Amino acid sequence: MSTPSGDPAAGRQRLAWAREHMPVHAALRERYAPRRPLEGLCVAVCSHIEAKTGVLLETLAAAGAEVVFTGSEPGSSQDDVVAALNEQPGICGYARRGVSEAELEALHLLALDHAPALILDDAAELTARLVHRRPELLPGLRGVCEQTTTGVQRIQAMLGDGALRFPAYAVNHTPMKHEFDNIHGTGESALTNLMLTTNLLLAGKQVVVAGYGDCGVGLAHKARAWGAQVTVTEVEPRRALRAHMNGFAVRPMAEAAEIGELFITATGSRDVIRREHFERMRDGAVLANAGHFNVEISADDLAGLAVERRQAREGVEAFELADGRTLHLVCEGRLVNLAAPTAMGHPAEVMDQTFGVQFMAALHLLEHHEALAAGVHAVPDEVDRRTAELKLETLGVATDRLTEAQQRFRHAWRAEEILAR
Ligand SMILES: NC(=O)c1ccc[n+]([C@@H]2O[C@H](COP(=O)([O-])OP(=O)(O)OC[C@H]3O[C@@H](n4cnc5c(N)ncnc54)[C@H](O)[C@@H]3O)[C@@H](O)[C@H]2O)c1
Repeated sequence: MSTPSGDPAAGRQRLAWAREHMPVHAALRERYAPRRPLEGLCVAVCSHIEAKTGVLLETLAAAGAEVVFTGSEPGSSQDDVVAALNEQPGICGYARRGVSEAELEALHLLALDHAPALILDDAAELTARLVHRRPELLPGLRGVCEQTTTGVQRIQAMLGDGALRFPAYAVNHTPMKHEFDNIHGTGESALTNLMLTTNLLLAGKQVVVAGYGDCGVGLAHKARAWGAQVTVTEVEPRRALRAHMNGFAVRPMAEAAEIGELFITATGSRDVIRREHFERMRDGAVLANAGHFNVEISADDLAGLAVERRQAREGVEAFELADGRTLHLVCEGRLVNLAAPTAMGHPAEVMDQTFGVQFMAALHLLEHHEALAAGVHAVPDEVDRRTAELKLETLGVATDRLTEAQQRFRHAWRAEEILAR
């Protein structure tokens, strides 16, 4: 199962393009290849194994790590890239596009056979697998860096359950990650892949975005920028208020269901669109998901309502209902920006900084793991800030610096100190 079936030449080409557009990683390789701070350590990366992830693996290998990779989701890895990565010294891994959940678990267990000292994870897939299925490896695990909202929640759930024995950095929560990757990366890539997969027009469409967190913000604002009329659904009052004051219609899904032509879920929850909503939808409605798991749109409920199912086009399944309406589910409700037939995931530039801060957090965690208690920790701000400085440098963007007087002013509180010249 681990044998790659992809074309390594095509994978090498994709890697080269990503590398060209990931200058933070070029700078990191230049800085850390001579020092090799990860020498002798096995680092496992569980993510969507495509070209940008490949560049992170190359940077880790250049810094001396023995890198093992595996996919974090059944439909999101690219076989060509997997094949090209498996040719590289210091990197090996187990991932394939379109595996079943059982096969995904088997691939994860193969990666865990390498007994990683550090896991860089997506949705805590490999971490949960290690804790649950291979607890004998826990003593060798120095820590985990988690890059998604769902994964941080899952690790926090492990902590609540008393199952967490190592420190984990919530890389998702760094500004360098969630303020760019979730908003711009998901916003742009989910919409582009959805429109390519359906070959429909966004301008003028009634679009419903479920969840106004970081991903939902990106999706809602970018859909509006393309001319869509956007309704937001929420369960959290402040997020709902934020959407309202940003000019979106906010409605419960039961009402939005009657209006929407295109639905995109980004909640990290389950059954956000379910039977009672499908029953009210317009004929021809299109349903897609940008959240991590394919449970946000209840495919079971949809299947239960359908009298007939057929492939409408590649990546789109049509469900014909008894009353004659047809609803369309994109990519089985999997992450539309990663599982769609044309999907390439997030743009390279944004992953340059997501994986840049993952890499910097990993170095920091390894250096400080003995001092960190088992638990979920914020990545120190200076790590995030240094990554931002590096990104700005590669963009050729300069900023101002605080003068000495401005620095004193920030720490002053007495009136005479504040007013002193
Ligand atoms: N597609 C991608 O490439 C990509 C990238 C980053 C994150 N993600 C995933 O997207 C999901 C959302 O991430 P985020 O960073 O926006 O999370 P977030 O926690 O910032 O936002 C989620 C929002 O959904 C709302 N919500 C929860 N249940 C809801 C429901 N039933 N109906 C309506 N709203 C509901 C929450 O109140 C919250 O405001 C997660 O699963 C995350 O892992 C995907």
